[in-house]
Amino acid sequence: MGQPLIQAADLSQAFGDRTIFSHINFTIPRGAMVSLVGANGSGKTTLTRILLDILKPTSGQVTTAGDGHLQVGYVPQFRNLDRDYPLSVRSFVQLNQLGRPWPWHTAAEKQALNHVLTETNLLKLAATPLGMTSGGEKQRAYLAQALVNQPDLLILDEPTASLDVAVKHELIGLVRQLNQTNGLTVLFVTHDLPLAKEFTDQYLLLQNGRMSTGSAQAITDDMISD
Ligand SMILES: Nc1ncnc2c1ncn2[C@@H]1O[C@H](COP(=O)(O)OP(=O)(O)OP(=O)(O)O)[C@@H](O)[C@H]1O
Repeated sequence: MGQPLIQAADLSQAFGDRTIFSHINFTIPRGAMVSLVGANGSGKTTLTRILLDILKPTSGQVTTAGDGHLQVGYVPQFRNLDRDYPLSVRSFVQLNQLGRPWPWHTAAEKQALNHVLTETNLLKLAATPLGMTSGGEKQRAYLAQALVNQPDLLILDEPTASLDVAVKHELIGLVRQLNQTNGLTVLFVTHDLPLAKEFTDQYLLLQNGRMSTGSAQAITDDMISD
């Protein structure tokens, strides 16, 4: 595993007089696949918002490698789309790439788009309206959209909630494969401990306002029970 991609030092977050977490420290190494776990309300989304630079922490610092401008990809929780959602899978993925519509893109952009569609097994579905695809295919399209800008960090925000077991495995297995072959750094926010144990290297556990960390295999159910 590589040098730290992200280092959080002495991070605290409060809303009014309510402390969510205080003085937490953690590192996300470059090339690691890390799961962020914790009970409902423990602060996982709050911490994710800080890492996405949407929320300024009450105190403490997040330091990122390089020039500090981290490119982050984000895959949200699965929500179904209407069957008449009009964009094709290709156009949906492209939304995050260009800010201008097909076909006015360069050869390099087209190649990057095709590459990401291939990596996520979506090439055959590229012209299919996204609304007509299955739940697992929709999540792969969100994954492809997050990857098309070649992020330094991919955040998966409970992306498997409400997907069946086989589809969960397929999605996170695919992310794990990209992590191992391309060195993609991943933060997987989840309640699904069996999945986290199977597919990640280490965990970050938020509990009672504190953070602990260890190997993914060492997480136990009672560590995150409410
Ligand atoms: N902007 C805000 N103002 C006030 N309270 C907030 C705000 N954002 C989050 N909270 C509170 O902070 C606590 C942590 O919320 P957060 O959504 O980060 O938890 P979580 O671990 O992601 O929960 P879940 O697993 O249920 O998604 C909750 O009690 C929530 O109500």
